[in-house]
Amino acid sequence: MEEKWEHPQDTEVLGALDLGGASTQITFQPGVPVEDRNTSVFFRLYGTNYSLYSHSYLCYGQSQALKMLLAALHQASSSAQISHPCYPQGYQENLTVAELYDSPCVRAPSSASPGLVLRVTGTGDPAACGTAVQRLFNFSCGAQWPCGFNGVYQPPVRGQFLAFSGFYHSLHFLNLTGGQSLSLVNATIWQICNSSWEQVQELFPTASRTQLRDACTASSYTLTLLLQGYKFNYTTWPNIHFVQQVANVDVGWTLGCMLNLTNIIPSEPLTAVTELPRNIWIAATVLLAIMLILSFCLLTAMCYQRNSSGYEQL
Ligand SMILES: O=c1ccn([C@@H]2O[C@H](COP(=O)(O)OP(=O)(O)O)[C@@H](O)[C@H]2O)c(=O)[nH]1
Repeated sequence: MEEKWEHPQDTEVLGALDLGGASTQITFQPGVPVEDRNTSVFFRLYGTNYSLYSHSYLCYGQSQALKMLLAALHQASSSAQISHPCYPQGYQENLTVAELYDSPCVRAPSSASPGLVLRVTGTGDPAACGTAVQRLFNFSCGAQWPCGFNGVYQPPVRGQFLAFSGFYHSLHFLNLTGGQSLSLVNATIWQICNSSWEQVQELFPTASRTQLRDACTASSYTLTLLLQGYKFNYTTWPNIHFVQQVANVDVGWTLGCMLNLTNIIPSEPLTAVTELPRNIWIAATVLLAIMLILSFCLLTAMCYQRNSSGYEQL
């Protein structure tokens, strides 16, 4: 791809895992025909046809998922005090009902008054955090087997994947984007989720308050989404490559959109539009100028002749 805009023969097609703020996307070349037309994508890119599986889950982006989690905890608490098992123990913050229910991904209970101030307290409980995160998903497939989650058809993941955006940021913060084993990733997330507010501040002295607050929630959510949502396991985990950039270019949906758009520009230069050699161009310009001067002289002479013959008649 770096020099020639074409797909080299016999090269593997990489899958893409994108975790945005509002939605998450999975795209890969499955080993079986895609059974559900809503999730199959056919397209032609630089002379090669691709048949892919792709699905986007709205509201399952990192920011919205964290908001859904907080809303679920609020609704379970039935008071203005919310215990958050994924926030570090001892962390506290206040937010209003209006701030919590400010997006279509979270529906406010009819009884909630927008101005009510909610007090959120972290309890730093990894097991309870894992359970609360899993409750955001419906893992039963129903008729759509095999599935990802929420009953959406998904063939088993296949091949190598690039995981970027929120997937990268949430694990990079914990230094887990360098090909670490799944057991180490699990253990590190458990450790951060078990930490107190003072401990996380000491561990990451330069991190922002929001980064420290969300480190456990974001990484737990990432892991649950990859393992139970997209159905990666101990065998396929090493196939996920967490990246921010490829060849010094940020990877994300904007790059994909740009590649798809440049796809409509022909890769070969048009043969009909050819450049004139410099000397021919100069000769043609001089010839044109001479012809213009001659035409001007001829027209002037004709006008002069017509005027003088008119005077003679008079
Ligand atoms: O330096 C960054 C950039 C993004 N994110 C998080 O990664 C997720 C996806 O961010 P992005 O800007 O890619 O979202 P999109 O524009 O795709 O919705 C969001 O929840 C961000 O909070 C982050 O933690 N660090």
